[in-house]
Amino acid sequence: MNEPNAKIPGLAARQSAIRLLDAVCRRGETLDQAMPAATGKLSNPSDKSLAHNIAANVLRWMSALDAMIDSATRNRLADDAKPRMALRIALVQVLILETPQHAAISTALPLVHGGPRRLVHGVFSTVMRGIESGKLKLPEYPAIPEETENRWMQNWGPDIGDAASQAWSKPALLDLSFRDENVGEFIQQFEGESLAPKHLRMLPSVPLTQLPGFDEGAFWVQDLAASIPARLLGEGNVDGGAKTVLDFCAAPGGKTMQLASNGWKVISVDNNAKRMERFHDNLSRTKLEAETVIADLMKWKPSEPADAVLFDAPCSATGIFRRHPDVLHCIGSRQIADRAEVQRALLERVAPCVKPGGVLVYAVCSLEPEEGEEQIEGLLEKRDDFEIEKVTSGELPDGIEPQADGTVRTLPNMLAEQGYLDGFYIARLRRKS
Ligand SMILES: C[S@@+](CC[C@H](N)C(=O)[O-])C[C@H]1O[C@@H](n2cnc3c(N)ncnc32)[C@H](O)[C@@H]1O
Repeated sequence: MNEPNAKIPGLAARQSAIRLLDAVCRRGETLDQAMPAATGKLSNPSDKSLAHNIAANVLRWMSALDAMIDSATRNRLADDAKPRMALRIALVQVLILETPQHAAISTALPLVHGGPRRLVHGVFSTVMRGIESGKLKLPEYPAIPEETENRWMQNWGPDIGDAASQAWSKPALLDLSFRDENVGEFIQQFEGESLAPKHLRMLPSVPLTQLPGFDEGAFWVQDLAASIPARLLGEGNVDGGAKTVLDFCAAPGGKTMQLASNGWKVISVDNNAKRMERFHDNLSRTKLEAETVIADLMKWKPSEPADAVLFDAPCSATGIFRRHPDVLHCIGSRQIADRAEVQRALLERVAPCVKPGGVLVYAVCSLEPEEGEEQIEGLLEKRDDFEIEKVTSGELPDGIEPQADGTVRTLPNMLAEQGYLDGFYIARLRRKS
């Protein structure tokens, strides 16, 4: 049976957007987790990307949109009420995505039924009048949700809130990691900037797959901060032979590809079969080699300790909030404590996989010290056979300095002029011989 509204152009994408928001705000799922179920009925990829774009921008601009909605209602709508969701979706399209008003409201009204439809129409019109008269205005930058902003300011200082808001207001630039050293020809072609060896940062202009060199596997997408952990292991080739590295929590393979292209013999382990499919696609496109294992690191161990281990631990992912605005709506202190517990347990299993004299690089894309600094402090308290091997400035991309203890912490206020970077904590440890 046809749905009564099935013929309204663009409605299906908005229905998917409201499902995505429901999954994030009510069920605590990430946008990526929610995409298959929420957009499964959309056959057109551009509708899927519109649904994602609407939901991501609602999550980014939520507090400003809500302030406008609240200014136009006598009785405050519940945070997860459908009329509020429909209004957020309509308003973000007009204010951020430059959708014409009539298209935004005609596709928002069918998202609610009965009396609330009149309410949505009334609030939308009042807000639009407020904007036209200059009484209502979107702030210059989206606000970081209060709980997160307070936590970050406590941990990283008072300036971090504003810097994070500014970083959040613009789509992240595209960072590419290259298989080979000769990035020069691409810098000109892509009008990009290189901030480290084998790196290029550019404004995304065409779909990634249409960039020259993509089919040949010359590069892959990887935030500059995410490329630091593998950089700290250097070259894998010594005296004509390749050293072995265990890449733990490896899918979809960004760090494995760096390591393999730097001459390491890589054994990559991850427990997510779906992400490992993407990993295998990446390897075959870039023609790089690695041995892959689908296994849970709480159970699996290698036949012998390796020269190096790169452990990119599963984490809250609050450091990648620019491209994943959902994380700031689903991660709070309880989730951070849960992730920290998992990291502690995994680190205990990972450490013995480094051979004496070998190196362990620990990384998390998190802005929470419980998942970064405190994990390494905890490991060093438990194991006196490991010590920090200090990172030097020369090993890091331009504009990033190591911390006093020789570990690396990237923050949302770094590289502002060049377009910012993700929040990571990275430590390099050596196991004593
Ligand atoms: C931060 S992501 C890895 C990104 C990857 N290193 C890269 O550079 O492309 C964390 C990964 O940890 C994996 N993971 C989580 N728990 C795991 C476990 N117990 N055993 C193995 N892998 C696990 C997840 O499937 C996920 O792919």
